[in-house]
Amino acid sequence: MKAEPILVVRHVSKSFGNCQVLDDVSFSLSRGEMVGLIGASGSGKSTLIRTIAALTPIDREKDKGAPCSIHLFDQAIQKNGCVTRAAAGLRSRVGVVFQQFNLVPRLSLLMNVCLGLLGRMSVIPATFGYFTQDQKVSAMTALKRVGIAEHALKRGSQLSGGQQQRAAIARTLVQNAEIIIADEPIASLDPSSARRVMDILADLNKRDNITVLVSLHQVEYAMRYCPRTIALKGGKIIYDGPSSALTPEFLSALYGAESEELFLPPIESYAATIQTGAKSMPDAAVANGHLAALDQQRAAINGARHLNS
Ligand SMILES: Nc1ncnc2c1ncn2[C@@H]1O[C@H](COP(=O)(O)OP(=O)(O)OP(=O)(O)O)[C@@H](O)[C@H]1O
Repeated sequence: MKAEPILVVRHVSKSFGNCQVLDDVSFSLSRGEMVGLIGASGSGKSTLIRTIAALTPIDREKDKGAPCSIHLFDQAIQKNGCVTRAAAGLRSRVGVVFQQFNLVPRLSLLMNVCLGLLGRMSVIPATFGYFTQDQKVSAMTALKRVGIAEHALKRGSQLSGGQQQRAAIARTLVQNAEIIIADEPIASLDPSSARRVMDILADLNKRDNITVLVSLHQVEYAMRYCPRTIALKGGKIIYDGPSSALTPEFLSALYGAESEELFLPPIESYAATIQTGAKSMPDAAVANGHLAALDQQRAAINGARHLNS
């Protein structure tokens, strides 16, 4: 039996002025899939995610006969250049996690997670942020699920980047989101926090059957966590299939020189950077990952020396 499509994107294009950012993008996701969205910087990943959440309107159709729309749960959220009336209701079933700015800095973590309930609350309690005991309990349960319940009373501004991302995921849990769309949720995290966030998304996908679409800068994460990957280049889908096919050779054939951006750089380049004292660490998160790998190598060498002595 074919799984139910939960998201259907048809012939979606998006231009900002003369700059076409998405070009006739079509794909669908079935309930329970975990799909990576990859592409070099500027390929249109964030724009695509924003159009799915109806935060950015899509372009009107150019050719008659190729209707452009985005459907969630069998209802249009965008159609032919317009966000539909159903959008507000549909958005409450979609959890969106951004790369940054996920939390209100002055509110406690608990309150930040409770905000996920706003879309399902009546106007007065929602306006004044009155949450019931049951709602706070459900927020605490979500915080436990993502492993940060002990920080519930800290302000959003006091949390680390990884904790903030986990809080954003907890918010999608209290929201009862059926699909999570995450826009580079690990881009500014160190490798262990990045893995933690990806582990949580994978766990929600497997155990709760929540559909996940996650945009990622590094293909390694897509290969490790997402059975299927959609690859964008210049606003077009250039690959949609099993992540296991995304070998360096295949990506190089798809992207040419741009493919280098999608892989973690070799460890040696960081070793050289450290030895020469060069100041340009291209990406702290990536560099930290390689430093951790170097530390592991050193520990292994020291361990071997110890055994041999
Ligand atoms: N509101 C906007 N107005 C004008 N141009 C925009 C706007 N939003 C995005 N763009 C342009 O659209 C292109 C795609 O941007 P987008 O953020 O979708 O790419 P991306 O693949 O997510 O990149 P990155 O990995 O660097 O975040 C870029 O050239 C960007 O400058």
